[in-house]
Amino acid sequence: MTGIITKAIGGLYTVDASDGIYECNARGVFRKKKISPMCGDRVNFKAAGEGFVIEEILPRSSELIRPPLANLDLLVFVSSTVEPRPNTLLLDKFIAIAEFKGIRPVVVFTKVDKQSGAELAEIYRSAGIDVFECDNVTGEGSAEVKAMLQGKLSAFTGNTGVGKSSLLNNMFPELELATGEISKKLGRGRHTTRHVQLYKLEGGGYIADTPGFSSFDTNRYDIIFKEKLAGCFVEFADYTDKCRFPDCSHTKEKGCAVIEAVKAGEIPQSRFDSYVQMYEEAKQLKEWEYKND
Ligand SMILES: Nc1nc2c(ncn2[C@@H]2O[C@H](COP(=O)(O)OP(=O)(O)OP(=O)(O)O)[C@@H](O)[C@H]2O)c(=O)[nH]1
Ligand SMILES: [Zn+2]
Repeated sequence: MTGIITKAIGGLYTVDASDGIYECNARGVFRKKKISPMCGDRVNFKAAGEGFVIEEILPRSSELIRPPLANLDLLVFVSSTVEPRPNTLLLDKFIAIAEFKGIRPVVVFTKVDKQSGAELAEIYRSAGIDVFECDNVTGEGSAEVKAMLQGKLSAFTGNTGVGKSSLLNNMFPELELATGEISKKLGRGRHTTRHVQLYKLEGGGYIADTPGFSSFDTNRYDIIFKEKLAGCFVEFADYTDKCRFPDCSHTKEKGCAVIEAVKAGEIPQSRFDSYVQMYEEAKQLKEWEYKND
C-alpha cells in the first residue's frame, strides 16, 4: 500500500492512503541507514502483526530539516502591506531558500484594504514569482490562492500578525483557526512541543501546519553558499553570464551586468540589496567555518 505521512510523532506515523488512515511503525532498517520517515513522505507500507509497518520511503522532491518536511511543493510567504510593515530582506531570504531547496516560492500580500500592495507585487512578479494580493476583511483574493493549492503540498509562513490565519480561514473555514489566537488554539504555548502536521484539503492536496515557520529563523536555518546565491535570485539569470569577470560576485565589481541592470531599473534595487546582504552573511559563515575546522 502507498500513502503520505501526515503526522510523525515518536516513531509512530499516520499515513493517509487512498482507502483510509493508517497508523504505522517504521522498520529498523531506516535507523541503520540514518534516514527517518518524515511528514510529507510518500511511503510504501504493509500489514505486519497487529499493525502496519513502513517498508520504503519514496524519493523526495524536496526536503526541509527545520521544520522536518518532505516533498513540499509550495512555500507561501505571507506579508502584510502595513502593520507589520513588509520586510523585503526577510522575504527575499525565504524566497532564496525555497529556490535553493527546489520548492516553488509564492508571495501573498495582505491588508491591501489598508495599503496597496501593487508596487511590492510588481517587484516579485517581474522576477517570475507568483504573487497574490488579499484583503482578508472581505476575503478578496483568497479564491485565487486557494485554487493554486489544489493537489499540492503547501506551507504558509510569515511574521506574526500578517494575516495568515485570516487568509487560511477565508480559504478553509472548516479548519476553524482562531484569528489572533491561533497560537493558543493550536497549543503553541511555550510549554507545548508541537509537531508538523498535514491537513488534507477537500479539493485534493495538503497544508502543513508547521510550528517552525511562524518564527522561522533564517540564520539558524539554511545559509546558501555565496557561490550558489545568485542562482537563487531568478531574475539575475539573464545577466550573470554577461559580467566582465567570470568569477564576478555581483556585489561591487566593475563591468558587472547585474549591477548595470539594477542601475537601468531592470532589477529592483531592494532585491539587489537583499542579495548583497545575504552574500556578506554567507561570506562570513564560510570564513567562520574555515577557522573552526
Ligand atoms: N484590515 C485588514 N486586517 C487584517 C487583514 N488580515 C488580517 N488582518 C487583521 O490582522 C490581525 C492579525 O491577523 P491574523 O490572521 O491573526 O495574523 P497571523 O499571521 O495568523 O498571526 P499569528 O497567528 O500571530 O501568526 C487580526 O486582527 C486580523 O483581523 C487584512 O487583509 N486587512
Ligand atoms: Zn556580476
